[in-house]
Amino acid sequence: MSASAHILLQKVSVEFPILSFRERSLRRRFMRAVTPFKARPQAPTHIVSALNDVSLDIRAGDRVALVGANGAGKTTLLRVLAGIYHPTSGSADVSGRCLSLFDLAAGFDEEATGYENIMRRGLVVGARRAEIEARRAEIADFTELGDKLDLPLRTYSSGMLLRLIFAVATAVEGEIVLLDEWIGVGDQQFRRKARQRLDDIVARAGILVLASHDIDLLKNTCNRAVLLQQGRIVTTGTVDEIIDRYLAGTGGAGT
Ligand SMILES: Nc1ncnc2c1ncn2[C@@H]1O[C@H](COP(=O)(O)OP(=O)(O)OP(=O)(O)O)[C@@H](O)[C@H]1O
Repeated sequence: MSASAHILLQKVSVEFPILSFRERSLRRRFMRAVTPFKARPQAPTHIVSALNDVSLDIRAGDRVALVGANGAGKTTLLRVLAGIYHPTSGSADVSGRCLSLFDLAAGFDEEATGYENIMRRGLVVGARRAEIEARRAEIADFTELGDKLDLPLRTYSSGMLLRLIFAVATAVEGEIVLLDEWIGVGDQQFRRKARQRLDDIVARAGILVLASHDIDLLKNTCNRAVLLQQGRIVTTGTVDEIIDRYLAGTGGAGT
C-alpha cells in the first residue's frame, strides 16, 4: 500500500453558472454578439452551488465513504479530487496518482477498433503511452474479446463494450482510487473476475474514496465517512457512526 498518498481540501467550493434557455438560443447569442456592449441586457444567470466550503484531510490508509442524498455533492467532490473540476474557490491538493473509476465511457470512440480504444482511453486515464503498450496484451486477454478487438466499437454488444471499458479503466494502478458506486460488469463469470480485480486494486491503493448509496458496501469497504448535504459537510466520523446518522435522517434526503 502506498504510504505517501495524501488529499488536502481547504474550503473548496464549486459553482456552476447556468445560462437560461433563452440565453443559450442561437438567435439570442447572435443578437448579443451584434449588440453594442453597453446596450446589452445583463445575462440572466443562475448559480448552482454544488460544493460549499468543503475541507478534508485524507491520508494513506483511509477508506472514505461519501454519504448523502441525491444531489448532495458526492460526484462533484470526486471530480474535484480527479482534477476534472477545479474549485471555484479554496484549494485542492492531491498527492499521489489518482485512478478514477467513474465516467468510464469518456474517451472511447465508436468508430475506432477495440485495440485503438485501449490506447485512447488509457491516455485519458493518465497512463503513459509506453505503459499502455506494455499492458496491451494483458488488457486484451482480460476482456476475452479475441479477434473482436480488431473491429470498431459500434459493432460491440453492450456487455462486450463494458468488458473493454472495465479492462482498460483498471489496467493501471492508482495510489488514490476514486469510485462512484462499485462497478459490476458483464455476465456472471466476468462479473466474478471483475470483482476480484477491483478488490485487488482497492486493497493496494493508499487511499480509497467511494461514493455510494449501498450501505452494506460502504460499511464493508470503508473505515471513515463524510456526510454531505446540499454541497456542505454535515459531519465526518467512523463509517458506522455516519451511516447511522444518515439513516436516522440527520443529513438525509430532504433534511
Ligand atoms: N455540470 C453541472 N452543472 C450544473 N449543476 C450541476 C452539475 N453537476 C452537478 N450539478 C449540481 O450539483 C449538485 C450536486 O450534484 P452531484 O452530482 O455532485 O450529487 P451526488 O451527491 O453525486 O448525487 P447522486 O447521489 O444523485 O449521484 C446537484 O444540485 C446538481 O444538480
